[in-house]
Amino acid sequence: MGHSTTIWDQKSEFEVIKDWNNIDQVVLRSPRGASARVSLHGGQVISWRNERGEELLFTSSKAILKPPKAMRGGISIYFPQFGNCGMLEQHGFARNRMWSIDNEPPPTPSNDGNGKVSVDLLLKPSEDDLKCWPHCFEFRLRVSLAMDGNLTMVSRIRNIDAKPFSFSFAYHTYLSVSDISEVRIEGLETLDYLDNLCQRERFTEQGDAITFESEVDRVYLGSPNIVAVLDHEKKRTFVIRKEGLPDVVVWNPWERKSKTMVDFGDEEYKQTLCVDGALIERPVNLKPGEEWTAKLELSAIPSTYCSDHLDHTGLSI
Ligand SMILES: O=P(O)(O)OC[C@H]1O[C@H](O)[C@H](O)[C@@H](O)[C@@H]1O
Repeated sequence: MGHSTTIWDQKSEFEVIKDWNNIDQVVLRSPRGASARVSLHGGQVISWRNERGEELLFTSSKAILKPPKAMRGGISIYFPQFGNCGMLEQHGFARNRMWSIDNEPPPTPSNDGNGKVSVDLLLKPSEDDLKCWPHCFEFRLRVSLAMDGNLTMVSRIRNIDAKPFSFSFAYHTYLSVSDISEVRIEGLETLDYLDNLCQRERFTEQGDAITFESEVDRVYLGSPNIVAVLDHEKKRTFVIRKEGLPDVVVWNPWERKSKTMVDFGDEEYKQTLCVDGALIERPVNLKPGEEWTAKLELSAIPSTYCSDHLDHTGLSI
């Protein structure tokens, strides 16, 4: 995959390689063998592997790996707009822009340690961005891989403009699953949701864990900070912990929609489920000089372990 450069830093160590389009990708490796890969195109996490080398995120076999569009898979950033609720391109421009590596990130309170490896990326608006979204901001994204293989993403968005601005946000996360019909989500029962398949009409979830037998495209509102995605066949549970992200988008295109997407295989809806920590219903209003922070932590653990230890009510992050 082209030439590679190893960058050493006092607190983190990562490797930068070039992809097929000559775009830099950052590779993080935990001492026990887990790894993550982040593309500077979109600041998108494009791979997350556990200690055994198993890929935990889905990437479509038909993904288009060339800018300007975001690659179909991994974890992409929706900012400053969700969907087509605004004047900007679908899901905002952040996922389609080139980010840079921030080699001297400002110190942060929740700093690494405990064997974490991390990289800090930075996005600032280009002149063209300012024409369609006239707000000066600095978006810092820290992607970290912990000793135990957990993946954490922390976003810090600072208003460096003279006037306030509002935005929506999501970590659009394509989890890799064995078979969508074997999967269920716990933690969203009884919540209200906006149904993107019914003009964003508001409904209430009826109380059971969420399972899948047709297209789903919903924004669950005011969710707890921990949500679990259980994959029975793989006996694996993804635990999603989030801070500053009240909403959760759940999306599976199912059969008919899959066939309309050029960068998605007709049958691939069976192998993935998108569960996004998000902030959509009530956009953030950020005043000049203010900073907004949101954190997402993903872990993948054996289901047997999980059902013993998961406590939706008591667990805090
Ligand atoms: O195809 P994209 O622009 O990447 O969007 C993929 C999907 O993202 C979200 O989950 C939305 O709720 C869906 O309505 C949308 O289809």
